[in-house]
Amino acid sequence: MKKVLTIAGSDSSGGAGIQADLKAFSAQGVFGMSVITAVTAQNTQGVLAVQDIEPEIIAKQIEAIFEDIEVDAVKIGMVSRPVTIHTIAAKLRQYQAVNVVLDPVMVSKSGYHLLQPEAQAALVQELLPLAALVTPNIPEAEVIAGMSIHNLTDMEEAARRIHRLGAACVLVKGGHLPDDATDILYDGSRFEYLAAKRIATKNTHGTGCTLSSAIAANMGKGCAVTEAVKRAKEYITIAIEHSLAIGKGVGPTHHFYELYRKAGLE
Ligand SMILES: Nc1ncnc2c1ncn2[C@@H]1O[C@H](COP(=O)(O)OP(=O)(O)OP(=O)(O)O)[C@@H](O)[C@H]1O
Ligand SMILES: Cc1ncc(CO)c(N)n1
Repeated sequence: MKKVLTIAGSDSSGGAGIQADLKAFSAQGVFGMSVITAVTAQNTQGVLAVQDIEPEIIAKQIEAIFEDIEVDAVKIGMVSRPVTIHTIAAKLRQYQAVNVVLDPVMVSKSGYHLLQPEAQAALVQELLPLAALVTPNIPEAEVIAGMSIHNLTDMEEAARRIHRLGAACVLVKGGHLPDDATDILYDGSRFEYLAAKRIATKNTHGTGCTLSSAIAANMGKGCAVTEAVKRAKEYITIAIEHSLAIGKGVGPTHHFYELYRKAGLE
């Protein structure tokens, strides 16, 4: 069985972060492992509080895994602050981690800063160059590329700029635009459009976490980036179609192995 690691924050409500990542890994049939960077007190309505984990413990979690187990892919999510980023980057370089998928989580759907604004530069300088793929949503792509994005042409330009900053491949996600949910993948030479009809639901908590984890799982299973992204896009679309009206706010996506199997994506 392939072994895939998530380095991310805990979401107490189970819809995003580490919890979503591990559920997506299981649905993809890979063995999930986790390094927790921060504990959030969070539900479908918002983030109440965050406790960052000390860098020594983050480093030890990474060491514990890599000294013992072969890691087939790594997904990085919430990284909170500069010291967390330095620690993760140093350890991933030390262990020469492969198939690194970076979800540059910045602000939660409810508006909470999961990445301190002063950590944006460190994320770009230290984590982007380690990434086989980076998966910004529109607001994240705007920050990293330093431009505003209103349409698909802007998304392509942002992807070009983010590639120039050091990420091998870039997936700019269109979930935040009003039209169809079209994501654009750029590998430094060509663009691939991944289109899906927009599903009319408010329950999209953790969509970005789920997508990046599904991509990492498929890369861990040996898929090239384009194939991994295509499979993960089908998975997230099914997971949103079957999303759950749990809680009073933005409910989570549904990770159900049966759905995945029925769709022939096993
Ligand atoms: N209503 C929707 N219908 C279909 N697909 C959607 C919808 N909303 C988002 N998506 C898709 O879900 C994936 C995640 O995109 P999105 O832009 O929502 O990520 P995100 O903002 O990083 O998510 P989050 O911060 O909640 O984890 C993308 O493939 C996007 O196209
Ligand atoms: C812990 C955590 N990571 C990522 C996100 C982004 O969806 C979130 N809401 N919470």
